[in-house]
Amino acid sequence: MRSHAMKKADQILRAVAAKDVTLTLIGESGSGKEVLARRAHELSERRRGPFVPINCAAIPDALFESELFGHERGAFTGASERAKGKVEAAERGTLLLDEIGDMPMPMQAKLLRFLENRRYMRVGGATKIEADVRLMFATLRPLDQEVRAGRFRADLFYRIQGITLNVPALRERRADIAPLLNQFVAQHSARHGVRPPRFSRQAKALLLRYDWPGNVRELRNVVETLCLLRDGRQVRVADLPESVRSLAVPEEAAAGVSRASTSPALDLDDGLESLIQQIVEAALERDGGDKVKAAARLRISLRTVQRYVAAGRVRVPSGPARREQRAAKK
Ligand SMILES: Nc1ncnc2c1ncn2[C@@H]1O[C@H](COP(=O)(O)OP(=O)(O)OP(=O)(O)O)[C@@H](O)[C@H]1O
Repeated sequence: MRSHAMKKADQILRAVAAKDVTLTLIGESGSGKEVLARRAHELSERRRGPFVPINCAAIPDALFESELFGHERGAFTGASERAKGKVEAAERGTLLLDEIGDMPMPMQAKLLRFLENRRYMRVGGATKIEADVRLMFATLRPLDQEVRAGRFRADLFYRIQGITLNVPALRERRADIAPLLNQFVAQHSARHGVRPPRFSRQAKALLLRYDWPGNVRELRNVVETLCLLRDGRQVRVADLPESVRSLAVPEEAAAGVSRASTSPALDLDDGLESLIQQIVEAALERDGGDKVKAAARLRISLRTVQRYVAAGRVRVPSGPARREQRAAKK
């Protein structure tokens, strides 16, 4: 990561990863807490064991204990087989309790008991099982705040207090947006077998300026959609999600830029070359991919259209190529 904030977070992570201290990661949703927890696991001796994340906000209260500690056959209606819990699944590895602030109070008491002697019983079981597992926690809000609000047990809070790592929101470390954008473009294009899109200057500027309330997850999803929709073509402002575009309007207005007379599909800032590409592409789309017709419509030579297509600067919708072949022979 390029930002100072993430470099600092990484330094702390490297210093503590190998020690068996409890790590708590605080940060907004999608900011990368799980990614960092996994990294800490990979940097520790426990990397040979499993890394098991569990989202406390997604488990119904009644199933929590069984999810964490497992259950014996017949422990409750529907428990037809013995089942392992996440603690057991993470044996010799790391268990990440994500959104720990949402763990129901009665479960917090059971977790505290487990942390005190590292032993647990499966639901419906009679024997204590010893666990060898490193625990990490992730939370959206600082846990001392949750304690003050009466949603989190103070004794559990003091028990799990180890090293706390604040994971900054993406808008607080804008230097990371561009490298993440490039990384996701490469990843998603390869994964979906499409050509990586190029970004118009103005579209890129908006992506760098946007606040990303959904953080890295939102950026990743937006880039994936753009890769699929543009398939090697240029990403213009008009292609960006409404949220990204609308956020930019007040700033542009403040800067004295009037968009009123500008078609949203045109990025004037990108200069003539970009406009020509957009026009050639629009003509090809209108003419069903027929380069001869598109050239005639634009009153430019067929060779010019072909040059743009061959260089991958515009995309041709699948369509007839025969007329073009005939024209080329003349
Ligand atoms: N540094 C990074 N490099 C690449 N991808 C990242 C990075 N940080 C986060 N991501 C991606 O962003 C998405 C969200 O990350 P992650 O699940 O770690 O966030 P989180 O803070 O744990 O979110 P939540 O609180 O909602 O569980 C994931 O798809 C992850 O792969």
